[in-house]
Amino acid sequence: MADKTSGEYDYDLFTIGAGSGGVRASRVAAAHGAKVAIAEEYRVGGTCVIRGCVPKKMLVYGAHFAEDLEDCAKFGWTVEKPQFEWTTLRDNVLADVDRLNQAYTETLENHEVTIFDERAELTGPHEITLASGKIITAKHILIAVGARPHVPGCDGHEMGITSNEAFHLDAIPERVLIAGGGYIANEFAGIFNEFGSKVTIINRTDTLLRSYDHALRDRLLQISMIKGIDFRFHAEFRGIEKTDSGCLKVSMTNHDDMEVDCVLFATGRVPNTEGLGLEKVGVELGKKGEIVVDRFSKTSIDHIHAVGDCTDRVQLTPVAIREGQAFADMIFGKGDPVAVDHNCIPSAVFSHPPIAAVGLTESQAREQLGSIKVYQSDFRPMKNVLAGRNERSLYKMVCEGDNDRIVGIHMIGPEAPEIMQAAAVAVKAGLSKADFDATVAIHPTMAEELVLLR
Ligand SMILES: Cc1cc2nc3c(=O)[nH]c(=O)nc-3n(C[C@H](O)[C@H](O)[C@H](O)COP(=O)(O)OP(=O)(O)OC[C@H]3O[C@@H](n4cnc5c(N)ncnc54)[C@H](O)[C@@H]3O)c2cc1C
Ligand SMILES: NC(=O)c1ccc[n+]([C@@H]2O[C@H](COP(=O)([O-])OP(=O)(O)OC[C@H]3O[C@@H](n4cnc5c(N)ncnc54)[C@H](O)[C@@H]3O)[C@@H](O)[C@H]2O)c1
Repeated sequence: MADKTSGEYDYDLFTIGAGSGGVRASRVAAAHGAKVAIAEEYRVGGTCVIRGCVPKKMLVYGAHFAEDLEDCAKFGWTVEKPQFEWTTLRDNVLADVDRLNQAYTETLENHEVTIFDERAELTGPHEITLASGKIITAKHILIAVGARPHVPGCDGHEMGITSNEAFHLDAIPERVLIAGGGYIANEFAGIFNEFGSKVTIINRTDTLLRSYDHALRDRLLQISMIKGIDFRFHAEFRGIEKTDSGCLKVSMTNHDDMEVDCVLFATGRVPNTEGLGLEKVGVELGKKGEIVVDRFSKTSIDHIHAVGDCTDRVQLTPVAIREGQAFADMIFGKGDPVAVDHNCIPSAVFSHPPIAAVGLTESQAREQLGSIKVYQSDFRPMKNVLAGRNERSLYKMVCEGDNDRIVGIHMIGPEAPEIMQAAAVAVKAGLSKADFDATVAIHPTMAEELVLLR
């Protein structure tokens, strides 16, 4: 379908939300010849670019210098009194976010996508009303509104911050309490800890990063504790109070109260679907407010689709982008509809050190396949040996028992996400342990452990 709308509607496609999924879908639909408009209530680029993956990764890089500066002496370098200035890093990161925001805006403009810098809501099956009161009609509507941090409703919760605010802090807090045991909690724990904060993670269960293999989770916990991060498990938030000295006193179940300077909630993200008019036009929502879609991202209404975090399938940028691309190709391009394959999606946690994984964990494989074989390498990277850093990496390969087909790879150690991206291709392609064994190692690397597993 390449015809611009005939006049029955203002646009062929109206996208609500200019984040990872919405921008890709809108740009591709426009490239296919559709007349497209997009509304964004905050900043074009969405979570990933403005206050997620990208600025977070820059902080991770900035944080890691703390260890490199510690280790460099063993490599012959003398650095007199290294000083860290948070505001320099913060402002440089935010300046790069501005650059990317501009680049994303230009990409849309270059594809003649009309941008409305305001909130949009559905007011009819084909009708969108903007915050300014302007009414727009569209043949197809794409909901790509993402998710927002979930904050537990305890007393004083408004005194805490979320990842949204973490990028804008005036200063690095001396003592930080992070609630949650998932991606954001572990990534920001690493960041703050490397910048010198005293970090405590409190989690309502005793499991961190529950979707990852237990061996990696245990290793991250052990290394994090050695680095000085404290953990309190089975701790549910009761409340936050401000003390006379201006600190935050946090109370929780099963543990003593704690005084800190900052509380960061990293307790999951909820779909941004309230007040969007979805129920009024008959779009079905799930229990968490997520938009229910089929495998082609179609909602319960034929001409309304939804992609990305607001569907609560897999909350990752590359997934939102794929879903946006598949939608645009299906509705406005040529050829058969393509459903995004949500199996075997590689992922990473940018903790210190990072974790990366693809496929089934050992326990999932055992449960689903019965007979499995597990190969493991537990080693100290060469750089850590010379630096005198007692931090070991762990690589694990999980294979189907009878044919050695690899069903999962799990890694914790320096550069694990970089190595995993290539290894994930092999797992997705259904290769076996024998294929890895047949591949000659690149020596000396950490990645060579993957082809030398016993
Ligand atoms: C701190 C943090 C770190 C992350 N790190 C990673 C990572 O390393 N790797 C990774 O793959 N993923 C990461 N993620 C997840 C990733 O950011 C999301 O999965 C991804 O951005 C989802 O894209 P999306 O298009 O669904 O939504 P978003 O990118 O959130 O875009 C939705 C947009 O819609 C706008 N919007 C909402 N409602 C309306 C409305 N009514 N009208 C107009 N506009 C509206 C919002 O302002 C937002 O800009 C991270 C997330 C966070 C919070
Ligand atoms: N590296 C990455 O790819 C990356 C980084 C950050 C975020 N993300 C995405 O963003 C999503 C959100 O990140 P997140 O860390 O907030 O979520 P998460 O789902 O990873 O972890 C949420 C944590 O909060 C806890 N929790 C939930 N509700 C709670 C409550 N009421 N009280 C106390 N604890 C509670 C959970 O037990 C869990 O430990 C992730 O699921 C991920 O998809 C990805």
